[in-house]
Amino acid sequence: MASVRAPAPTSPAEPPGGAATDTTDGVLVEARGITQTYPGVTALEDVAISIRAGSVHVIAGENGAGKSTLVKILTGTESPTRGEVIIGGRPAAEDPQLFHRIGYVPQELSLFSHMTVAENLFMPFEQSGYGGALLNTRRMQRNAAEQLERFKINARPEQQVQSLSVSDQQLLMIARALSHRELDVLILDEPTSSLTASEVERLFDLINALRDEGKGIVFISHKSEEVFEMGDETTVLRNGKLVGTYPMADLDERRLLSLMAGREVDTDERFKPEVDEGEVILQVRGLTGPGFENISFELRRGEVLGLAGLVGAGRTESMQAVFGYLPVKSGDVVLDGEPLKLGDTSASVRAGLLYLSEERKLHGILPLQSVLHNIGVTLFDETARRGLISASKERARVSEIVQRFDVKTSSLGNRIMFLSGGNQQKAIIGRAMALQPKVLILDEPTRGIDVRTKIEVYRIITQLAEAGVGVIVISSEMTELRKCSTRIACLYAGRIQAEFDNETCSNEELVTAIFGGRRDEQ
Ligand SMILES: Nc1ncnc2c1ncn2[C@@H]1O[C@H](COP(=O)(O)OP(=O)(O)OP(=O)(O)O)[C@@H](O)[C@H]1O
Repeated sequence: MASVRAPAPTSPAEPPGGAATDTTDGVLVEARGITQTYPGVTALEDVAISIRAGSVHVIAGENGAGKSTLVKILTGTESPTRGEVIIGGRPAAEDPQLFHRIGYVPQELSLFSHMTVAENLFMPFEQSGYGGALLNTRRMQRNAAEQLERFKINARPEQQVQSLSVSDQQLLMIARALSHRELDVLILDEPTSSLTASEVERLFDLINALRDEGKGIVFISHKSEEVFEMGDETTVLRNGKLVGTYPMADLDERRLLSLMAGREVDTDERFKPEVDEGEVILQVRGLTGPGFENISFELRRGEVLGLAGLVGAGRTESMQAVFGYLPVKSGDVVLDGEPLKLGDTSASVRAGLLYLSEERKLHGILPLQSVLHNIGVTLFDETARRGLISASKERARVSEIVQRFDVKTSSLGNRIMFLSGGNQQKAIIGRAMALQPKVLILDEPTRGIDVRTKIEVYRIITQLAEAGVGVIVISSEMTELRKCSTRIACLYAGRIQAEFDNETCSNEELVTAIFGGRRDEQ
């Protein structure tokens, strides 16, 4: 297999003020010898990357490998400790305006939800030319309509952003990045994490069109299928170091994962709790509320119930209602034989029911506080005596959790906001597990988590089930549900459409139910 280093450097010498955005060999942006250190961490060490015109360049690496740090340097958000970024053949350090040619679309939606589509597209107005004494609303709306047409976004210029679907908002963020200025390179960080399969297709059509226009696209994703579908070449990082840059055609999934991990990774493993199902631990009866209707099911100790369905099928809403985060109109929940007080999340936690949201923001993470404090706070009952926390006990327990969940942090005292996204997620899961719940609901538990850690999470889910916990997993990834569930319930339009034994059902049966079909219609 051809293992190539980062593509050859371009000539840095462009005439001053020259508008060349492309160099002879098609390299639009290049980073050379990049080292980035933070207190106690070397996030990148001597890394190089070249982004070419008309190419989708994947940056691959496990959680904490340095992908986001490299992106921050390519976009000029951070200056590297050592090394340089060359844009259009010129050192960007000498002319920071060059960074305007690089657009970045973050993973999380970052639009002004109470403002209109047109306003979101063209803010800040001074920069986009719509500002001045009077806001030129008519002209702005006309141009917004053109952008909406170009990017095939289902929205009107005067519509409030909050009423748009997630995928339309995602495309709007890309349109916004591209409508301000002439971009050479667009960086997309996990752009598909909240999209359904057909929405992903729409996004990929747009990326392909941009590639055909000669843009350079940087694509970050933990989903192998997407990386192989979209990527032309990939730069692999491991522990902040450059492993190499490879044409995608020279790789397969196994090879890419082993380059990322530094060793072979077994992705075929299936997980099944080695335990007989116990008594019923959770009963949900006729639960009806906003976005879901007549949800009824039972969960036994030792069982992993997967919830499949399209975005909007009511999985998250119904489970948040079970947990007490959303209101219900009717129905009841019985936990371990006792009726659960609905609409009261504290009562649920006290009773042993935990829900881990896909939105990290909802987890009550304290970003400015240390990893020690963020995890330690939930261990109070274990580590305190007569209201006083034993610092050594707390530290020992937290460090055990950090090790077990492979949370990469320079120290326990490190602020949790400085951890990579995936490592924050692992810390959150570890913290929840430490509470020893009776029933644990995990909503998209491996979003943003690398493949090797995903396997670790499945193993932990299995161990929890074996220890007698009832586990519910909501996931948009069918392979994930098939890997770790004992039973799968498919929701469609707010109702449970069908339930299957994971051992005996087929993918076709599951997909039919997810799309609202019935078994006898197949
Ligand atoms: N501002 C910072 N201060 C301290 N450490 C940091 C800071 N930013 C990043 N790091 C550390 O640098 C390393 C690389 O993090 P980075 O976010 O680039 O990883 P990543 O590959 O994007 O991971 P993920 O897939 O989890 O998003 C991690 O160990 C992280 O904790």
